[in-house]
Formats: sequence, C-alpha cells, structure tokens
Amino acid sequence: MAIRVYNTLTREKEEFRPIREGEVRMYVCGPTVYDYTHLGHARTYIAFDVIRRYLEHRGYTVLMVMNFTDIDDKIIRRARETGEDPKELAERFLRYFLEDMSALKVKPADIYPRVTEHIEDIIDFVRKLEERGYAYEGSDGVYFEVAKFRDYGKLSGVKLEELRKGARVEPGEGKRNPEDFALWKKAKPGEPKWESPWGEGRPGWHIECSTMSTKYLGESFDIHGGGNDLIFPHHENEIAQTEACTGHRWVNYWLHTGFLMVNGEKMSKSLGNFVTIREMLERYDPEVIRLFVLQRHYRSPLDYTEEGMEHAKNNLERLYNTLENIRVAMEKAEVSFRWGKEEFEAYEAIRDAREKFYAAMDDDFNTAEALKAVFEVSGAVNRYIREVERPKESVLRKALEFFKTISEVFGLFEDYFRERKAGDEEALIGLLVDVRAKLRKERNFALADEIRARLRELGVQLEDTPEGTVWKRVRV
Ligand SMILES: Nc1ncnc2c1ncn2[C@@H]1O[C@H](COP(=O)(O)OP(=O)(O)OP(=O)(O)O)[C@@H](O)[C@H]1O
Ligand SMILES: [Zn+2]
Repeated sequence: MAIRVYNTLTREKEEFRPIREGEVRMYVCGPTVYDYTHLGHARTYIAFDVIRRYLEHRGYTVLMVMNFTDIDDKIIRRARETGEDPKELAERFLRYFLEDMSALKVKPADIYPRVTEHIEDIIDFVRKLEERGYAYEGSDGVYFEVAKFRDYGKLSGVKLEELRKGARVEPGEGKRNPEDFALWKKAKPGEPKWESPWGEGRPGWHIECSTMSTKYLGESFDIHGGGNDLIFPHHENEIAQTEACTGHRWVNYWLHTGFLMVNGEKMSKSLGNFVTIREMLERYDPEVIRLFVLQRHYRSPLDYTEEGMEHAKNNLERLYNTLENIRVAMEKAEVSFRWGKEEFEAYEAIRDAREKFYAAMDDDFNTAEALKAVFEVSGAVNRYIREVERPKESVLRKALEFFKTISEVFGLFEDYFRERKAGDEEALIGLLVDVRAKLRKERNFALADEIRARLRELGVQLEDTPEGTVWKRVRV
C-alpha cells in the first residue's frame, strides 16, 4: 500500500511519491538557539523523527537536513541580557539542543547547517532575487516585494488585501509596503555583522531556510516540515523567496505539527508556560515522553497534563511487561512444528494487528491508531502465554518481531533489544572461555586451541593473560 500524507499546500491527503524513487529528501526547520529546548519543540521533533524512521523502515533512503538559526533578534536580545557573546550563547544552546534530542532518542539529521556558516550563500541568494526584480534595498535593509510574487498566500491562504488592511510601514522602516519582509538587515551599532553588497549587516530570518535547503537538497525536494506556527509567515515567505528565485515549484509536501498545549495555550518561551526537556528527563524516562507524544496524531493539538504523562508511563510499563513475559516464555518455549487452535488464534491476532499498524502509519503517519495495534499484539501474546502450557517458539517470535518493528519506528525499547542481543552473545562467549580454561587445566590443549581458532574465525579474539583469559571483538 502507498503512504498517504496530508499536504498543507493542497489541504488534502495525497499519495506520497518522492521525486527520486527510493529516496526522500526532507528539511525540517530547526530551532532558534537562545534558550533550552522545551516539550513543545520535542513534540515537533519527535513527530518528524518518527516520520523519518517510518520512511526508512519502508525502505526509503532519507536525506534529512535541519538548520540552526544561530543569529537572530532573539539571540542578540538574550545575549544582551546575559552579557554573553551572541555567538557563544548560540553555540551553548545548540549543544544543549543536540544533547536533548539525543537523550530523547531523536535520530540526528544528516546535515545541520548554521546560518553563520552560510552568509555567502545567503548573499548570493538575495542578489539573485534582486536581479530578478523581487528584492529592493531600503534604508535599513533589503526587502522582498511580496506583491511581485503572484502565488503569495498559496500555503497559508492569507490574502494580500487582508495583510494590508490596517497595516502600515512603521516610521524608520525602509520598506515600500507593509507586507514586505527583510532578506538582509543592515547592522545597528553593537550587533554582529557581515560584509555584503548592501553594507554590513546580517540575514533576515526566512532566507536562511530557502538558501540552506536548496543548497543541500536541491531546487526541488520532497518534504518540508515544522510546527503549525511556521506556516505563516515563515513558510509562506520561504516559498515566495525560493520559487521567485528558481522560477519553479520547490517543495512537494508540506507537513505541519499541531501544538503542544498547556491549559489551552501553546507552550512557548514567550508565554513562559514551558517545561524544559531537561526538567522532564529528571522525572520521566525518555521513552515515556516519546510515547506521550505518539499517543496523538502529529497534526492534532496535544494537551500537556500530569495525567497524560502518567497514562503514557503506565502504557509503557504494560508494553515492557509484555516484552518480559515473552522473554520468560521463550525460555520454556517449544520448538515444534505443530500448531493447534491457540497458536492460530494468537498468530491471526498478531497478523491482523500488524496490518492495522501499517495501515495507520500509511495513513498520514497516524501513530495514535498504530499504537492501538501495538496493544492488540500485546494483549494477544499475553493471552497466548497464559493459556498454553508450553508456548511455541515460532508464535512468540512473531510477536517479538512485531515489537522490533515498533522499536525501530517509534524509537522505543531500543536498549532492550540491543542489551538482549549483546547480553546473549557475551554470555555465550563467556561460557566458551570457561570451557576452554577447564580443557587447558586437563591438558587438552588441542581442543582448547580449536575453540580459540574457531572463535577467531567468528571475530572474537582470546588473549591469555596472567589474570586469566580476556576477549575482544576483531573485524578482520
Ligand atoms: N508548543 C509547541 N508545540 C509544537 N511545536 C512547537 C511548539 N513550540 C515551538 N514548536 C516548534 O518547534 C520548532 C522550533 O521553534 P523555534 O526555535 O522557532 O521556537 P520558538 O518559536 O523560539 O519557541 P517559542 O514558540 O517557545 O517561542 C518550530 O518548528 C516550532 O513550530
Ligand atoms: Zn525555516
């Protein structure tokens, strides 16, 4: 079945067809790094992480780019307040962001371009817009002339006339029309600045995403994402700049996440109603946070409440219990090729739930529905283990394989599967090392040497030291 995605641009669910078969190029707007990451940001980045993981699971190679806005009004303002150098402040919060994402098991983007490292590219982009007649220089900066771009409003639905109603150019602003936005801002005293054809200054906000996304992903690519608040003006302006510059369609699918809400309001730095990821991680396992986010579809608003978090915590515990039940059952499981009624019942329940999982994820990455399927598998395998005296290994394995898929796509139970695999292997190697030591004591050197040689063939090298035998993995 094909994957269908809701495209903000067309306001419809569409069949997903990447430009190049087998590959997805996606760009997600990254953070402005002037403060700690909060749960609202995490909601958006976990959602895109799961979208990316699912596309990879379905066999696509995903090339993912996320920018860092490391120079901006907010950064300059914050740096003034703290007395820090804006560059150092941005660097510090950028590092915290990466740490927080890693703690939340969000896979890193392939490329994280920063504005301050792409000033030349941005200047080139603005110059092209000038050459094409879409940009003009004003007293305090270079502006994009919105009225020149005929398709303006196609993403957000805003109308130029409405934008103009009651709006005016403020005194001191060098733009011609109230809706025009800055591509380049001329430096004010004491602000970070770079040389440009328009004198010293720095880029406007929107231009960075047009410049850096096309630089790394090409003039057209598949997915562009961000939170709902970015649809207007940020993404609308990004489209205007890029399509004015290239003269053709830029992004095929626009995906936007719903807000994380607190008491009916968006969680945000400016409202001061935020909880940082760091605070959350002191209280909850990162997987609880992931599950909390995944319990809602990414486009729906998500209310942050204590009960919601507790609910996620309980659900995660239920799933870990099931995994533990499977592990214990595996130990006494029977390797038999005869199936009875119970086996078929369990198998069919797992098969049906698996189908539901894929149908839900194919339907615009509906993780909320997909999770229901996970609990169905959990229920079915628990029932099976309870009902039969000796579970069949092959049935348990079906459930375990399903949970491995969940692990890969949802970023849950990763340590569980990793530790289990590594743990099993280490125990077996340890066992062989002990047996070999006994053989040597009995002076059966031929067999002891054979164990050593055979392990070496498998990439495990034993070394006899005065403290005993140690082993390490070797590749060749
Ligand atoms: N409450 C929220 N729920 C979902 N996504 C959010 C929320 N707050 C911010 N985001 C998303 O996080 C990403 C990074 O946002 P950015 O760094 O611009 O945050 P910000 O606007 O400075 O933060 P704030 O909104 O708290 O002032 C954007 O895609 C934005 O839409
Ligand atoms: Zn952006």
